[in-house]
Amino acid sequence: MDTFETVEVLLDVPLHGTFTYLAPHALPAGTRVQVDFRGRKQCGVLVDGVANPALDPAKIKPLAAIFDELPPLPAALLRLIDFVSAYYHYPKGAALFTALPTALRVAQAARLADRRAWALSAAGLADQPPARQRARLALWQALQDGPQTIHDLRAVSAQAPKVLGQWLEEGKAERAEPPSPELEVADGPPLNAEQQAALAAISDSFGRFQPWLLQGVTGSGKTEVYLHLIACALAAGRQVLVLVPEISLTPQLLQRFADRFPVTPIAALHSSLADGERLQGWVDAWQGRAGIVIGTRLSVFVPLPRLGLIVVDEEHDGSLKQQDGLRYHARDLAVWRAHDAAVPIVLGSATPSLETVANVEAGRYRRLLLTTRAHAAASLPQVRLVDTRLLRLNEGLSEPVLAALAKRLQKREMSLVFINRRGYSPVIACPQCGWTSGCKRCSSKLVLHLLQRVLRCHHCGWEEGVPRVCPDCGNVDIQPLGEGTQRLESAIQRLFPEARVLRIDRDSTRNKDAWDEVYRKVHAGEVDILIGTQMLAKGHDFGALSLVVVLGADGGLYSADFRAGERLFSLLMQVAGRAGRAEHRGEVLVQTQWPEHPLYLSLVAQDFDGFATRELAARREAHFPPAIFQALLRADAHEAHEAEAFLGQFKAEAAPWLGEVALFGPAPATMARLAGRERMQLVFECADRRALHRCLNQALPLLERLGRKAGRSLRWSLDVDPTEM
Ligand SMILES: Nc1ncnc2c1ncn2[C@@H]1O[C@H](COP(=O)(O)OP(=O)(O)OP(=O)(O)O)[C@@H](O)[C@H]1O
Ligand SMILES: [Zn+2]
Repeated sequence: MDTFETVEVLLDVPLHGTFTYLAPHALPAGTRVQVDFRGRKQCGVLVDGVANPALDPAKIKPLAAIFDELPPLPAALLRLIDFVSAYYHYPKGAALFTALPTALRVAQAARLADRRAWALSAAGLADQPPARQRARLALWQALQDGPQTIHDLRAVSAQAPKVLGQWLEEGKAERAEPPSPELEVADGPPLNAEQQAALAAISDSFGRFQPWLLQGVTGSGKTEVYLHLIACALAAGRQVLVLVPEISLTPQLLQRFADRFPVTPIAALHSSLADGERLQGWVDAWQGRAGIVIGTRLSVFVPLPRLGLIVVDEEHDGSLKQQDGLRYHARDLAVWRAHDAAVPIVLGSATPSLETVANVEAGRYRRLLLTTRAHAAASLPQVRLVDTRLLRLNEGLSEPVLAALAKRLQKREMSLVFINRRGYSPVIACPQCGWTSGCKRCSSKLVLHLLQRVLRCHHCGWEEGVPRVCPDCGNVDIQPLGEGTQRLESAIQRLFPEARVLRIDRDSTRNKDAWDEVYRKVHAGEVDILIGTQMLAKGHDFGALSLVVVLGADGGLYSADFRAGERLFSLLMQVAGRAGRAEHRGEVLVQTQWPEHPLYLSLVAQDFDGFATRELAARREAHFPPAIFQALLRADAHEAHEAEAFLGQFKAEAAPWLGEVALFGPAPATMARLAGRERMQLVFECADRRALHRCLNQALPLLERLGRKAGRSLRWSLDVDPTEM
């Protein structure tokens, strides 16, 4: 009889620790298995660990299945998960299963295309087909040069699949790893002096851990620097991980990579992939076949055995932080991975996060600057503030703005009117009694969508009809407040009847091909005025754009969120950066009631460093990150008092061992009601990151105990380094 051994298994459950099962023989860590857990079949992953000695050996169940269609998950991934679980104080099993593609999370063998190539066996080599069997002979000859893919063999003869199947059965053919294609790098523009200096410095750090900040103004050619670095890494036989924000993972960007590296397999991982496609890309990267992985935040977990370089583009972008479940920051994990793999990492941005700026100041990261636009003819746009306090507005647009738009129309140049809102108008309001269209389930406002004639909550999705009269006072004259993109579109069309206007926001680009159509129209010169939301701000190169008008930016100046200013500045620099990327000098007009605000003055000067220095000083003064470290304990329940009691109890019991950690709250979350649940929070703050984490470690068992004791409707979560409060 076989001797059974116990193994430790991670499961996708919100519980800390591993679970013990019996295996028929020794199995390596990383093996995927199926187990019975609480009466259900679940997928598990073996890890190193020791069984709880108190466990009754008679009660340990055997593994239900062992999946061996793939090798065990690599040690580097399990190390990363150990770190993630410890840093975010999140159960290790749940963390691992967040990192895996869906197809590997289920208790099933993974189905993968066989990407192996074909080769002749010794018997096959010795058995040359006769000349009259033309197809067979041609295939036999093609295989003399080593393994060939079925794709290439089909080009030799359409009968390739049939013939090779036969040969395989007869022992004349065998499967083999495909030959990796020779690296081919298409020409790009010659780098300018600053780009060359950046390339030289970073490529000098290949083979060791070094974080770099590549701070380059919009259009300065950061991507060109990445492409050159990637070519160096690929030439050295290494793989490259490129993380980008969701919004910039466009077909255009992917095409740029594919054009530059025409034969290198590229795994592009974005959220709209089918499970099978994501699995295939993930496995191609893991097996070393894909030279480049380019993807959104979740790609930070993709195993890369020959990792040589990591690039995080738009490193300041909010979408790199996951806001539910495992609340990780992909940029921070990427830095950890670079350290673990001893490779350089490049964080690129025109407006780096203040966290990264602080790391540069502390000497942990090194900074490289690109100060001019790469195109010889392009220069940075000229930014002007339009003081609307003194002006009469026509449909929300001031005279200087209307004149600038008219001038571009006359010169047949394209303009962009940027407004940071969605829908026809943010809210409807009653000027008589002050009623506004609030959401019944959230503390947010309902937004009017004129086309569908509904009010919709952008936070929880609640929808209702548009009232004809004010629900509070019966006034029939209720009005839309502020400017939405749809309303602006009809206003501009009315003011400039001859202009060809195109509106871009989440509503107009919901379907997949919509972006392609936008690009086609813009590049075919079929658009005079683009109207758009923040979707337009980033990453897109609209060559002929010479005027950008910014409306409604003031909302971000004074906010309860201490990061609002940083976000607004970065957004405005990005939008401004859309102007004048080619031969036309760009002009940017910002309508504001606060023209003396220092944020706007830095914007006019296109001076990120000035802004960052001032903002960092203010953060230090006010004891906000990155000067200190935060964690957020959130609790929500049907009734506010349940959440408050939970947090209050925690605070009382934690008081004796808090040490230097300060606790603030309980307080209602900014969004105090979301989807019918009341939300409260408690903020942990400490100048010493280690002390904060020691405290969180101690807090965890207490939270779990209080959580079990609390009513069923209570849910809680921890957010380490929160970016949204
Ligand atoms: N050295 C160069 N000479 C000429 N053109 C260049 C050079 N480097 C980059 N470009 C071109 O300038 C434009 C902007 O370059 P790129 O997209 O690399 O800049 P970026 O800094 O990544 O831009 P973004 O502001 O969108 O982040 C592209 O059209 C690119 O082909
Ligand atoms: Zn709502």
